[in-house]
Amino acid sequence: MQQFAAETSAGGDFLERVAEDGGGLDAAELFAAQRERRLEDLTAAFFVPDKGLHRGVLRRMGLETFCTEPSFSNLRQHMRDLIGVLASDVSRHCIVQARLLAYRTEDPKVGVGAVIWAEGKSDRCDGTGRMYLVGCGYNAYPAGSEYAEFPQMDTTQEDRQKRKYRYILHAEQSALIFRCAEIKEDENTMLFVTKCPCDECVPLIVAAGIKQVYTTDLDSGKDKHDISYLKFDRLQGVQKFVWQRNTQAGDVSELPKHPLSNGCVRNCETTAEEGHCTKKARF
Ligand SMILES: Nc1ccn([C@H]2C[C@H](O)[C@@H](COP(=O)(O)OP(=O)(O)OP(=O)(O)O)O2)c(=O)n1
Repeated sequence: MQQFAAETSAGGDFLERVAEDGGGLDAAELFAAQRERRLEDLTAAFFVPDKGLHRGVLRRMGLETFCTEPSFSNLRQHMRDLIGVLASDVSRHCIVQARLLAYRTEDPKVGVGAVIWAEGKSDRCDGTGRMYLVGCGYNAYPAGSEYAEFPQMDTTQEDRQKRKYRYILHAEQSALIFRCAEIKEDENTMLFVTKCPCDECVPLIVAAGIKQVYTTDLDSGKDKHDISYLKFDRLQGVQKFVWQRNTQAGDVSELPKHPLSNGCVRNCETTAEEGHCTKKARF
């Protein structure tokens, strides 16, 4: 995520204009200097440098479970990553939004967030320049469903009939179905999603007229039977920006086995029973 936030921001044409206006400054150097400055400011504002102090803050917030390892180190790394994303520019809000939306998931195992933005023809007065929000969503059961009304098991658990896959509305589907603005043929409409789009979502994304997709390679190329991720790699006609997690040194391979939907990790196995009882109340 950090990588594609940085790359997209570095490639933004406003930087080139600033560089030109500055009498032919180097856009890459300009970007690096700005990013470094922002990183310092944001780190000073949001990162607790002292670990003991950080643990104390978590305890006061009633979050003792985050104080033990590996949760504590993971939490600090997530915070550093998020600050890194925030320090980049153009796409940072969109990516952070998608990431935050993922925390609202109703899937007990994996949270996915999606947000759609479009680039209009003229500036708007809400501070977002030409960009305007088209829709957003996260993976969840149909709106209005009651606690435990639908199964929540994943592919690692038995009894195919009782698995979650056929009932959950995907983050991208939710963002597209409940969008608050139409997608226009002649505008650049961008989808930001925290997990590789699955084979059911890819045709919907194309049909809706999305022009750019920003995502990760998480599960890309996998066929898990209940859900598969084969089509996105082959997708043509849509610009793809993919954060390649697997090529990042010290990334996924070092994480403990079970990432939770809230961004933390769990080391123990989830039982089928647990999988059925974690539906959150809807507000
Ligand atoms: N682009 C995507 C991809 C997936 N999902 C949602 C639908 C399901 O709620 C969940 C499925 O994720 P996985 O494919 O990672 O399945 P599991 O993690 O549950 O299964 P496994 O144990 O096989 O990894 O993610 C989504 O909203 N948008």
